[in-house]
Amino acid sequence: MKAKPTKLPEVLLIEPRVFGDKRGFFFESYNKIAFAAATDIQAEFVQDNHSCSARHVLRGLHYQIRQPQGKLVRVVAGEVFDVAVDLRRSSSSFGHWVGCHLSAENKHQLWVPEGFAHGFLVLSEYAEFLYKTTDYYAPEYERCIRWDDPELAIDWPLEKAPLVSTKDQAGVAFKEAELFP
Ligand SMILES: Cc1cn([C@H]2C[C@H](O)[C@@H](COP(=O)(O)OP(=O)(O)O[C@H]3O[C@H](C)C(=O)[C@H](O)[C@H]3O)O2)c(=O)[nH]c1=O
Repeated sequence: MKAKPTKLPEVLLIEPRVFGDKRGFFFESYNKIAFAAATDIQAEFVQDNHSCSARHVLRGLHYQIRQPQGKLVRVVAGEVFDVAVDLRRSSSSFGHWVGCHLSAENKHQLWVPEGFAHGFLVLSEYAEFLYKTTDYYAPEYERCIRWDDPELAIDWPLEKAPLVSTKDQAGVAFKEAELFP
């Protein structure tokens, strides 16, 4: 596997080594030793998540203000535009975002460290989204920043108004959000 920094250097794009043959393909979607060697990150994942969303669904921007979760995310069906936002006030990339196309086709994964908000927009008929997290779900600590916050100005590849949950519609503005040191 190869890991390379995105425009936010701590957010890593991971390209697994894929073995193809006349039957199809095989790849290790996660290997603790290989992940640490390629990323220099000692992550202990405790939870695997799986969501399925239809075209135009946008989930996010989510984070946990306590028990922050590092996330290793990938798509196993369809395609999404996946976004990470730096919420750490002390960071030189504070308030900056990065977006990557993750798809069943490219098999790319994104490492979203603790201290970042995360969200994605579905670009295909539907998308199956799998991810590992470095801490457990803690709804009491979950926070949401509006996907269309004018200060963040995320350039979502929208074809129409996205389908957003009631919870996400109630997301706060970036300037009102609880952030990290
Ligand atoms: C995240 C989560 C949710 N749930 C339950 C809570 C709700 O009853 C139901 C749907 O939850 P929610 O609408 O928050 O799901 P998403 O909008 O996909 O949330 C996720 O979307 C963005 C993209 C993220 O990065 C986060 O991992 C996560 O916030 O699953 C659980 O039981 N465990 C969990 O870890």
